[in-house]
Amino acid sequence: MNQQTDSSQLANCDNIPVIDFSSVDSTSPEERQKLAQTVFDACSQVGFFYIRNHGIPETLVNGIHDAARHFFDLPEEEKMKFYIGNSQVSIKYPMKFRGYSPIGGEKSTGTEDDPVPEEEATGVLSEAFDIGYEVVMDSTKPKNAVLPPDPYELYGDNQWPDEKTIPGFSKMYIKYCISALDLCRKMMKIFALALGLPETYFDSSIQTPGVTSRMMHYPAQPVSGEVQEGLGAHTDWECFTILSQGKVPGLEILNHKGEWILAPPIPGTLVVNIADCLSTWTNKKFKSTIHRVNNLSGEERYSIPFFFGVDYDATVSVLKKYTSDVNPPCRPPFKAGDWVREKLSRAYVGYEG
Ligand SMILES: O=C(O)CCC(=O)C(=O)O
Ligand SMILES: [Fe+2]
Repeated sequence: MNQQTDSSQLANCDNIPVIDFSSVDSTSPEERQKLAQTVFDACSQVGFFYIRNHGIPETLVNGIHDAARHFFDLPEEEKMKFYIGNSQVSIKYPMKFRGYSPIGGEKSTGTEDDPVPEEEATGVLSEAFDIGYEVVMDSTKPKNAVLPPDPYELYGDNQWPDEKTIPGFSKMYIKYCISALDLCRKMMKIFALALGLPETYFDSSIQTPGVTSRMMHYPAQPVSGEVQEGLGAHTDWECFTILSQGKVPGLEILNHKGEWILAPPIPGTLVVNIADCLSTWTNKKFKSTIHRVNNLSGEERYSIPFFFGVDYDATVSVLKKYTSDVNPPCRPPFKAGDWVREKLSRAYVGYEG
C-alpha cells in the first residue's frame, strides 16, 4: 500500500459481507429499501460484497464456465485468430479491445495513487477473451434495434468463434450477458435507493449501457520464486462489476491495514464490486476498492467478470449531496466513454488506442 493511497480505495474490514438479493424483485418498497440500506453499508465500508439469490440461473453460470474452459483449451494459434490487436481500427482509435489477449498481453498498470511506471509495467500471468455490448444482450431492446452513435468506438464488434470452432459459444455468452444485464439494471435501482435518490435516477443514463465482459484464465502460478501476478492491483473503471469466479480462489482485496484479504469463491454467490464511475458519483463515499488476482492454488482458475457502466456518452458527475465546503467534488464531470478509453489505452502491451 502506498502512503498516498486514497482511503476510498481500501476496504474497511477483515471480511466481505454476503447479501441475500431475493428482495431486489420485491413489490414492497420497504423491502427494497431495507436491501438498499444493507448495500449502502457494504459499498461505503468495503466496496465489495457477495450476492446470493441473484437471479442468474446456475445452469448459465456453469455453462459460461464450460465455454471459457473450452475456449482457453484451444491451441494458441486458434485463439490468436481472435487476437485483440485485430479488433476494429479507425483513424481516431487504433484498437477496439475486443477478442483474445494472450498470457502477458495485459500489463499491471497499478492504481491512480500508485501507478506502475510505464517502463516497469510487466505482463500478467493470465489470458482473456473480451467482448462488448451488443443489442442482442439487452432484453429491453427490440431484436432489430440499432446501436446509437458511438464516438468512443466501444460498442459491439465482437470477434466470436464460429460454430465449428466452439459449438454454442456465442449463444451461451449472449444468454449469460442477457441475464447479467437484467440483474445490473435492477442493481442500479438499488444503488439509487441506497443513495437516497429516486429508484429511476440512473435510468436515463443506462439506455445503451457501457457493458463489457471477459473470460479469464489464470494458470497455476509458482508459489515460490519470482511471482508474476495473475492480475496486478487495480480498481475497476465502470460503475460496478459482477464476477463469477468459479471454484478456485485467487481474488484478493486490499484493506485499510494494508492487508490483502482473500475473497474465496462461495458456492451459489457472485462477487460484486463498486468501480470508479459509481464511486465518483458518490464523491467516493462508495469505495472503488483495490484488488488483484494471484492463483497460488495449484489448479487452473477461470473467472467471468461482467463490467457494468452507464452509456458511454453519459456524464458522470459528483452528486451535490455528497459534497460540502470541506469535501469538494473529487473530480470534475467527465464522459464515461472518455474514462474507459483512457484506462484501456494503458492496459495492454503494445497498444495505446
Ligand atoms: O478474476 C478475478 O477474480 C477478478 C478479475 C478482475 O478483477 C478484473 O478483470 O477486473
Ligand atoms: Fe477488477
